[in-house]
Amino acid sequence: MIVNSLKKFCRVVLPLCSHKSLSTNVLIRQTPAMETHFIGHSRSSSTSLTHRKLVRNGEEKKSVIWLEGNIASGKTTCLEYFSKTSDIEVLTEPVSKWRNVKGCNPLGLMYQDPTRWGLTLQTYVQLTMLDRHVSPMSQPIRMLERSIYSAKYIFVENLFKSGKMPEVDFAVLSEWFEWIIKNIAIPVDLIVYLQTSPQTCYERLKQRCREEEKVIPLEYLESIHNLYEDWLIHQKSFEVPAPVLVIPADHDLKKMLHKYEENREKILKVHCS
Ligand SMILES: Nc1ncnc2c1ncn2[C@@H]1O[C@H](COP(=O)(O)OP(=O)(O)O)[C@@H](O)[C@H]1O
Ligand SMILES: O=c1ccn([C@H]2C[C@H](O)[C@@H](COP(=O)(O)O)O2)c(=O)[nH]1
Repeated sequence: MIVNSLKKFCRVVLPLCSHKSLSTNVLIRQTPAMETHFIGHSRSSSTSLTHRKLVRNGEEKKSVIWLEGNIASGKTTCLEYFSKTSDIEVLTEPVSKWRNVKGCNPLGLMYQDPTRWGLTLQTYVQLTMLDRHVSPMSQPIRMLERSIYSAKYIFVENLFKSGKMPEVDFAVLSEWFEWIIKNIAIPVDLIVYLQTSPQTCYERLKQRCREEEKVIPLEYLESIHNLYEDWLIHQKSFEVPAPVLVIPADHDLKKMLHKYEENREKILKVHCS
């Protein structure tokens, strides 16, 4: 019955979108260490729904950029900076929902007991991120904090690989995820990866002091970091659905704002290409 409802949903949503695949090959441009660089888009995926431009009613072309990075790497701060630009809409992660769904706090529960609550949190993350991905765009360019892909390839994977998610929970989440990406258009034109050291994130996490995250050890951030590096830098774990722009992000705030400005054209060029 759920599958039927989703199929019905797709019949409604999908006609709003058309997909355009890019015929790009893997391209890694070598640059000096710590410089911003592009990593080309690998089309190793089995799905034909990768790298697409959202075209509504055949009219205006819209572009979608995902901002990816470790916990407390500075994604929200970066989005805040770009939110001041006209023509860009910024969608942050729905963390407030993850902390409060009908009075319950799945994020907090997951950190307290990942084996019991990992599936609950990640099911809700998957739903709320999907809602973000298919929501109508109000501007020509959308910058989205993380994605349904990183929820699965980074966070679910981490829970499972670290032995904190039972095999059956992982199997159910994986089937849901595979069904979604096969049947629902998830637009993306560019992935911007804020590349930080786990140590930097650890310090920023402590400084931010989110109640639920007080239990996070450095090792957790190291695992998330390694999964991100394997996915977006080495491109050896999972499908990468768009080219990746890597921005080293260990610098202080002033230098980071400068770097965002330096990269503005590269990021926004995606809309003209
Ligand atoms: N370049 C930076 N240098 C130092 N602190 C930063 C920098 N960027 C962000 N912060 C701080 O680090 C914390 C986490 O940043 P945030 O943007 O919320 O990260 P994320 O959204 O990736 O979790 C916040 O307290 C923020 O003010
Ligand atoms: O799929 C997910 C996505 C995020 N989380 C956790 C990680 C953090 O504690 C918060 C929000 O992340 P930020 O990097 O601070 O935006 O949500 C998760 O557990 N699973």
